[in-house]
Amino acid sequence: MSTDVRPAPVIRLSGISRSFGGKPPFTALHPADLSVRQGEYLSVTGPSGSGKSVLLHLLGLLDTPSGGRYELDGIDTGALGDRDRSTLRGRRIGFVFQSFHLLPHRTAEENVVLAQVYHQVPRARRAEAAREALRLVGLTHRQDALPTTMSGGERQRVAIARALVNRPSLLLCDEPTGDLDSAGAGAVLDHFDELHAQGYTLVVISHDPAVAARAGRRVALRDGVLSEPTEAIS
Ligand SMILES: Nc1ncnc2c1ncn2[C@@H]1O[C@H](COP(=O)(O)OP(=O)(O)OP(=O)(O)O)[C@@H](O)[C@H]1O
Repeated sequence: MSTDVRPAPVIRLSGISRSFGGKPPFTALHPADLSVRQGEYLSVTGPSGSGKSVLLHLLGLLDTPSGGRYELDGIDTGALGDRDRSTLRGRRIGFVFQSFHLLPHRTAEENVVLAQVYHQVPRARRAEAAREALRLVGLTHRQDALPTTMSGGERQRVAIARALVNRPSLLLCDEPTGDLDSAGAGAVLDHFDELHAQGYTLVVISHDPAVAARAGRRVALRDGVLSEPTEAIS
């Protein structure tokens, strides 16, 4: 009988790697192992060209590895066809990108409603769920506003609400504060703290050590090699 009572891993990478053909071939990610448990807040940092985007694309099921195994919520993603990978991505992963990718002529609420179209949520429930997600990121008072009238920090919080509304297992964030001033970045990072406190699993990829430092657990990439400090940095 297993005695491990910790939450199950949301992400389990075993020897995952990514190489690109060419002359000569190039290994952008050397075989890496990583487990991220439910409720963890992990940052991945590293300088330009270290492999952050390559890892993000693999974690987000936007790319397939050259070797190794990736289990998401215990599902072996390597065994899935394109369609099942897309379904898994849509159901289990919420993405937050550097540039918010909101529809400019739709209100905040409509942007979040539209994210539910492929999730078989009854129409009547979508607006309610959108408002609840916007409440979670402190934007109830801006739910009828157009993104063009919002600050960068507010727009990113709408994007976070959109990523959350389908209750993903994993929130995958790519340089989420890269386009924000320090106040906007601070507000977004405060919301990540809150989501973490509520039990969400967050992976934040950033070249900015100050952003990475907010996470409870940090791993680093350098020249395609993933490593984790053995002692927590205080
Ligand atoms: N499709 C590709 N073909 C060949 N090489 C690639 C490909 N995609 C990425 N690379 C290489 O892999 C390495 C890692 O790239 P990656 O985009 O992951 O870096 P990064 O850490 O995200 O950098 P930045 O912070 O500048 O965005 C780089 O040397 C890049 O040139």
